[in-house]
Amino acid sequence: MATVHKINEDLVKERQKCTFNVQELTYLLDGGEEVTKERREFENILRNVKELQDEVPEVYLSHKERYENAVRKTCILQNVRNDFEKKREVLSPRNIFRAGYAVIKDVSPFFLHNGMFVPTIIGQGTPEQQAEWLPKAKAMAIIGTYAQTELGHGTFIRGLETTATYDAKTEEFILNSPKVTSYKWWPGGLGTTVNHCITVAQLYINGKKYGIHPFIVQIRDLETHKPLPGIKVGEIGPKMGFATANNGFLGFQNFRIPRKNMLMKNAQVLKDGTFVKGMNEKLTYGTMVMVRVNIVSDSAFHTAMAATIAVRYAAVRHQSQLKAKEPEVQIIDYLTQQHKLFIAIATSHAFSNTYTWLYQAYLKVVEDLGKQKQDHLPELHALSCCLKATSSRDAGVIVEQCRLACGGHGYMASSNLPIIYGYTTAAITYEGEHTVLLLQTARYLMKAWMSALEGKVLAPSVAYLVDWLKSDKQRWQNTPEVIVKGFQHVAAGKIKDAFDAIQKHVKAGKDYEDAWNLASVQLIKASEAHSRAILCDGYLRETVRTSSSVSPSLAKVLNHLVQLYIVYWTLETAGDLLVYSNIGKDDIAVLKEKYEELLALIRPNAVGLVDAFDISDEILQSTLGSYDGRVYERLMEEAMKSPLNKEPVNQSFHKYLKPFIKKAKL
Ligand SMILES: CCCCCCCCCC/C=C\CCC/C=C/C(=O)SCCNC(=O)CCNC(=O)[C@H](O)C(C)(C)COP(=O)(O)OP(=O)(O)OC[C@H]1O[C@@H](n2cnc3c(N)ncnc32)[C@H](O)[C@@H]1OP(=O)(O)O
Ligand SMILES: Cc1cc2nc3c(=O)[nH]c(=O)nc-3n(C[C@H](O)[C@H](O)[C@H](O)COP(=O)(O)OP(=O)(O)OC[C@H]3O[C@@H](n4cnc5c(N)ncnc54)[C@H](O)[C@@H]3O)c2cc1C
Repeated sequence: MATVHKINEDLVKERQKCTFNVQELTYLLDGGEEVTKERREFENILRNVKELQDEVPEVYLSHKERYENAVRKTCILQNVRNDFEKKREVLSPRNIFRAGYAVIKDVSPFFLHNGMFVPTIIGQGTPEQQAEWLPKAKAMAIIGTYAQTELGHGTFIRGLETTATYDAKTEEFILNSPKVTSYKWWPGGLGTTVNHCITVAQLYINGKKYGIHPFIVQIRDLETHKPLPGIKVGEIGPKMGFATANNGFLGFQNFRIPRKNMLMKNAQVLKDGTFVKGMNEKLTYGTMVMVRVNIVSDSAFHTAMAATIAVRYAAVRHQSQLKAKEPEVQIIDYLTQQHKLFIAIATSHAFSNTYTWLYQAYLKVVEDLGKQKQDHLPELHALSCCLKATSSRDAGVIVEQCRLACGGHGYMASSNLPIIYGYTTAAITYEGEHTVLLLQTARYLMKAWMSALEGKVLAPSVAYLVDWLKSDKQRWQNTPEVIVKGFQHVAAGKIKDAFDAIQKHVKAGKDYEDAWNLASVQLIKASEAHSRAILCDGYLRETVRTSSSVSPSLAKVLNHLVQLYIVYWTLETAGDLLVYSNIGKDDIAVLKEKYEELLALIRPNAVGLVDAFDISDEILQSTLGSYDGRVYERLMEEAMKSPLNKEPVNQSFHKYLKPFIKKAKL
């Protein structure tokens, strides 16, 4: 039986101070009591699967062993999941996503299968293609990934070089990778795990190019797992993080696939080679939109993980004295520490709330597309781009801030903060590089500004541009609602400035494209300001909405958090607000005090707030962040697992050190 340890006394006291019902907040964050119960039940089952316990911490395994262990455990996880789903409802995607962290210490080599392969078949396949591929894919009789990026191109996907040339005689496509830069590079699981992939390739029919399209390609034999003739595939090697994601490369040499393997929900190639255009060629990019929306939720979770570790550690850790002769204080009582950590909690809430409405907007667009309506697609694309960019970037900063807030111990692998940082920071690049996505949103904002000038009605997320043009700037008040308006004024002002900068360059004789490039620093700043306005506005609206349905004590804490988020960003961007809104120096001075008051109000609830994220010790995998707060004992226990501590004298002493020392003595 597992030993039950006493909970650290500081944490006990912190939990007694909490002014709200932690369970109530957990249910709210999960989306309902039933979801929490399902999640806990599944996590509990996993906790008791002996084969999932690592004998040796993964960090001591070789690259190859680590990968093999990840495959072994993912297969067990999938079997446990299948058994669970046979008896009950299908697990919610967020619950399976979270549970995965308890099993795979880093990123699963199967991650892209459910994350992009299956969704692309659903989003891009015809009903017949779905009937053929989905049952096999869902049962994992075939395992796939999403192979789009190449060595030479990741961002500019119209420039992809893999070719799919239609041969009407045999009704096949012939896949080729003409140059080294045409090799697929990066897809998760491609290295040595998957047997299928969605390959995005340039379509050629009778020598004419028809742009990029998705194809389902079997790349390995289902029995032997050997690459099929004409396929060159392998793993790309170690990276900054993503140690077990098994990212791979893939090249084709005259590799033939049947015509039916082109996913044809949008565009089609008929038997005779006739190309039938889809409603909108950008629908081929649909899976990326879905993943970008999901990244907002992933960012919320990664931020919550880091906040949980750093807040619990800050409650347990005592260092230095505030006053002479008094005991050393809990580091959480330093205001600077609260400044580093409470924004982490609020940021996770901001992203969760944003994801809630963004996901609904995504579902609405999918529903509309089913009815051949695409009016809201450009707005969704613009929102998903800037919110993916901002949430992943903020999450990266916050995770690193939490690591730094843990001092030296935050640098230990056993704190788990380095691994969390590894996969959080990757999201800034994958699924559309940060700057590139901000520029996509800027493109939409420039059009929106033009429409606003022409007096047109704008989509809801940019409607503030019309208000800004119509009205005088509102008299400043330090209320959340007026501050949000202030963020909209900053966004509107920066959008106008970027627009004017482009016009100025065009008037000076530049091409529009060159003018765009010359104004692009201003464009990304406009896009960032728009993101911040959207995040603050959405977070405030969602909090007001939920506050009426929760207990008054919880509503009060949620209100403190949203205010903290808004005031924090007001102070961070005070310079912009001074330029573009009616805020005055005195208002900023008042808000500085307000910020300190909010830190004090949140202080007694800090541990309760991170407990409410309800992230189990198995998922956190952190010596610093466990529920019981046995920080020092765990650090020592983990250190003792080092293979270097398994023998009193390491052989290198006899081989190298002893002769070296002897020589030095002579
Ligand atoms: C179990 C353990 C768990 C542990 C887990 C831990 C980690 C968890 C997370 C892991 C998750 C996932 C793993 C990683 C997976 C990564 C996968 C990838 O990265 S896949 C590859 C992604 N690639 C990209 O995102 C490429 C980015 N580039 C593009 O999207 C485009 O090239 C783009 C948009 C930059 C430019 O495209 P293009 O040149 O064609 O367009 P234009 O700029 O000319 O614009 C034309 C026009 O089209 C509109 N447009 C563009 N895109 C879209 C779209 N998607 N939808 C709708 N409309 C779009 C654009 O706005 C323009 O409109 P216009 O009206 O003309 O202005
Ligand atoms: C961990 C990880 C997992 C991944 N998994 C997958 C996967 O499963 N499947 C897959 O297909 N791909 C995957 N990718 C690839 C990923 O999608 C690309 O790396 C990403 O889209 C960025 O493209 P790039 O590498 O070509 O960057 P580049 O575009 O070369 O970026 C380099 C620099 O150029 C700048 N730049 C480029 N274009 C412009 C522009 N138009 N304007 C201004 N600046 C510009 C960028 O801002 C950046 O600073 C993964 C990547 C990572 C890191």
